[in-house]
Amino acid sequence: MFGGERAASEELLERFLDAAACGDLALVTSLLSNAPSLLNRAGTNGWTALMLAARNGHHGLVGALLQHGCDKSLLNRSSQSAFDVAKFWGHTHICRLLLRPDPSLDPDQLSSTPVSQEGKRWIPPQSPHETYFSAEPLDRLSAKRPDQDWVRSRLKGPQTVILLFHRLSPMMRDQDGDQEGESSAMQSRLCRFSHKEVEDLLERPGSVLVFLGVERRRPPPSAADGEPRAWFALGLDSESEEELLKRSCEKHSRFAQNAHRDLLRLSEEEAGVVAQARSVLAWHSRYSHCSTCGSVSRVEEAGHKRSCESQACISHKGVHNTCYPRVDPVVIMLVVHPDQSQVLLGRKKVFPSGMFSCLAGFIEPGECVEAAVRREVQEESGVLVGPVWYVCSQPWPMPSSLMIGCLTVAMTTEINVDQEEIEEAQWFTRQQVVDSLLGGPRAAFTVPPRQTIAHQLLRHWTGLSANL
Ligand SMILES: NC(=O)c1ccc[n+]([C@@H]2O[C@H](COP(=O)([O-])OP(=O)(O)OC[C@H]3O[C@@H](n4cnc5c(N)ncnc54)[C@H](O)[C@@H]3O)[C@@H](O)[C@H]2O)c1
Ligand SMILES: [Mg+2]
Ligand SMILES: [Mg+2]
Ligand SMILES: [Mg+2]
Ligand SMILES: [Zn+2]
Repeated sequence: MFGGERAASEELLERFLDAAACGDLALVTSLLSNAPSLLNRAGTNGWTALMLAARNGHHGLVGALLQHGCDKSLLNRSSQSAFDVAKFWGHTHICRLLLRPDPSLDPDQLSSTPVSQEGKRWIPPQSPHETYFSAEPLDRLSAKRPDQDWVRSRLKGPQTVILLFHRLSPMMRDQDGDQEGESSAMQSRLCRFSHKEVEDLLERPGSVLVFLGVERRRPPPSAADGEPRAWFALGLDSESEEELLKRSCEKHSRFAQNAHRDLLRLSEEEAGVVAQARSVLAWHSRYSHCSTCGSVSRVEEAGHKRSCESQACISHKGVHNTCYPRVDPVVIMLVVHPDQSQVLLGRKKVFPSGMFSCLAGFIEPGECVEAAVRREVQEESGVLVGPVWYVCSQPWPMPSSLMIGCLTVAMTTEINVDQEEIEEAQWFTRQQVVDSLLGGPRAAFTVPPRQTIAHQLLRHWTGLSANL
């Protein structure tokens, strides 16, 4: 190519990338129709049109570029894909678009891990949701909860789903094998019952019924009452597991035995439903009596409130949060070394051998998120930290924590673990973290499962760079 032609080609590329960064769909389309080879070309630092559109939240343009067949697995010079960029900037709707399977892709290509220009390996994206347990497939319709007639009619709806919980464990069944389009992590499904199948259990003493919400998607035309499907959770503590399991006509039905293991095997949507149901049922099981005066309390608002039976109780006056399900805020933080190339991870005695995770701790009364991060890091590791940034959150229904995920930068580096809670803490390099996330023989330690926010914070940090 002659010098003049090269300059014209570079100028065209610059116009094309500018148009993508600005979300100018008309100009991008017209430039592509004249020069289709622009589609996957990269400018400074390896940024393609798709990455720029993803960076600036141009959903329509990302969709159009994908329809043109652009390569979404390309990486920039910092080993980030368009997905990594969209995720970093919080454009979840674009992440979902980028995660859709590409029907034109050669199936053989799916098994190979994309490699950047510098030969760095790319960690493929996994979850379209912010974090496991945070999916919201149901519309909670909280305003409908006090309307007992409406709740009763939804409970008896022909499509209604009732989930059975025995001592906070949902009845579930193991999948026989992966179904098409589902991830390998989705190994269990919740057992679903109709009103007729469990009607007698609703009357059992100590049973608690919680209205969870209605499905957001429109009911199928075949739906008998034309209403969206409602979901309920029924908590039973006194019945035997065997008696309840007999009601299931599905093979391999069982109650989750170990919440930390079994609840992580559900689909993202079912995990989101269980996060709500388990936390609310855990609250009922621990707050059967009024925590203000000790009298018996009764269930109201479709399982979302408990009111004291004693009319003289002060919980009936003013604002009383003891009447509502509780949520305990917890900070969880990835502490970055002042040189930015290492992170601090710790081990609790109860962790499986070789596993290290982010430090975490309950927020105390009168404490803001930043102060809790600084206090817990100092208590558990002796390290002092400065600035704190919020990254993402995760409901953690064991029994009702809300994990608030942060990044923070250390001001000191000497480690002095408390020995009570943390038995060992260590600085790990970026390469060690990347190798451990990828697993295999080069892993320096075991990372927590991908469903945990600790895992997501580590992934987030490996995707960070000044190039964003
Ligand atoms: N999803 C994840 O990735 C992830 C990772 C780490 C921790 N967690 C969860 O975060 C929670 C808190 O972490 P931690 O154990 O390190 O906290 P922590 O460091 O504050 O220590 C726990 C201790 O705090 C006290 N405490 C204070 N407030 C409490 C409350 N509201 N409920 C219970 N105990 C309270 C208790 O003495 C308890 O033993 C744990 O329950 C754990 O399940 C989740
Ligand atoms: Mg802790
Ligand atoms: Mg602590
Ligand atoms: Mg604490
Ligand atoms: Zn009371």
